[in-house]
Amino acid sequence: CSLWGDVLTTPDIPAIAKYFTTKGRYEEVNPYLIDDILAVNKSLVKSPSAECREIHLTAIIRHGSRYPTTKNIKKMREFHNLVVQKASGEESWLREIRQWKMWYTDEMDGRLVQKGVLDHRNLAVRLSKLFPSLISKEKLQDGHIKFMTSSKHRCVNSTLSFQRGLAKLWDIEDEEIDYEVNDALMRFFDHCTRFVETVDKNQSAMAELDKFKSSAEMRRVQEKIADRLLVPYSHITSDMAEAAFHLCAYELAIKTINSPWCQLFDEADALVLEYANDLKQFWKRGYGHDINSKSSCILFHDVFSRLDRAANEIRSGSNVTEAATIQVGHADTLLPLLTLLGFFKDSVPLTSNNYVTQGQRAFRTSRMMPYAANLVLVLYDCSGNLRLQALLNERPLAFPGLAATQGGRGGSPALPGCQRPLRGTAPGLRL
Ligand SMILES: O=P(O)(O)O[C@H]1[C@H](OP(=O)(O)O)[C@@H](OP(=O)(O)O)[C@H](O)[C@@H](O)[C@H]1OP(=O)(O)O
Repeated sequence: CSLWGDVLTTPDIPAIAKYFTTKGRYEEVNPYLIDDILAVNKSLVKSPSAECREIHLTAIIRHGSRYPTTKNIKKMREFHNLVVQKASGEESWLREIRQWKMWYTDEMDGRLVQKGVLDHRNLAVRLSKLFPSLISKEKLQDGHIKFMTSSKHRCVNSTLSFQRGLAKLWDIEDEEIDYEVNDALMRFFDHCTRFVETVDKNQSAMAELDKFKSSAEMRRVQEKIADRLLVPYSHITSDMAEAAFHLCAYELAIKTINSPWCQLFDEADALVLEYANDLKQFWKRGYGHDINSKSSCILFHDVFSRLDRAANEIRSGSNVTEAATIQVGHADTLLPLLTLLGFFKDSVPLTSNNYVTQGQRAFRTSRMMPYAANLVLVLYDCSGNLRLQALLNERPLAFPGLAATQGGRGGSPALPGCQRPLRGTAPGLRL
């Protein structure tokens, strides 16, 4: 059982679950959590050296598991109707699909589900175990842990769940814990005119994804699904193939069910659909267009100015005002920031015609960006020298881009692509 009394069973998980990209569970990225949702691997998260002590932590966290957006619910409903009305065949999984009831409604529209509440409650407990001097009852009650969130329901409720996880862990009852709603930072992509005009609202910016949706690889997936359902090839578009994939992914993420929808895919099909979503994320949130990462400069400056402030407080011999900052956003918040910092960059961009050679790509959202994905930046004071460590989903991450620009020896982070110089970034900060 988890702290909350939920009986955690080891579910029968579809083999293709590791290809669910941004619709994937956190447990698929860290499978040891399936047996113990509160397990942490402290050996992975050790301080740079013995004389170092952690002085500040910023965690930028994607919301927990959620319902499909209305856009996708409509497509899932269309596909379900197609199968019920047109599919023939007597396989047991097909009979189960025919008996399956469409329970998703438009009003769900991406809202947080109960599993998403647990994602954040349990993540809060694990981070407090990993960083007990920063995420502690005293720091929380002294107001030294700050919370910030996107205004979206899934993010506000994830923030409340994270806070509830700490309150329950420390038997803190009936205490309101504050949080700040700040879309300028957590939804910066809505506020960057150049991104909105040149990418978000410009279909040609997604040309590579559109071309892949008409590729031989995608066509083969569509034909195989049609063959399994015994329906005409013309009925299974790339959108319908994606909707089927979503039905399988959401039944696992929300209900921990290996649903009959998953029988429509083999591993080869899942790899193609995974690549299609990675193309979406690469060109809309990643390295595809410079403005994608540059739009996150406002968040980069917010994070590093806080590290700056903590460093100066330590240097002046005073206590650090903010021990920890918990910022809850979207995949669309984290992916541009990870790109800005140079993480998961491949030597060759992802395009519609190099699926075959991108099989070992670094930019793979199934491993980077599940529900509750989290980038944690920890600042250490090592006898007067400052060290910064990064973790993604509770695993260490080496700074590629920034350290490289400092001759690989660390130092104040160069501004990876942001215009406004950072005021005196923590001199001597080693990455
Ligand atoms: O395909 P959907 O509608 O689910 O896309 C969502 C985004 O979900 P994701 O692509 O990341 O799985 C959603 O990101 P999230 O982190 O909030 O889940 C985003 O907020 C929403 O606007 C949709 O993105 P899109 O780019 O507008 O399709």
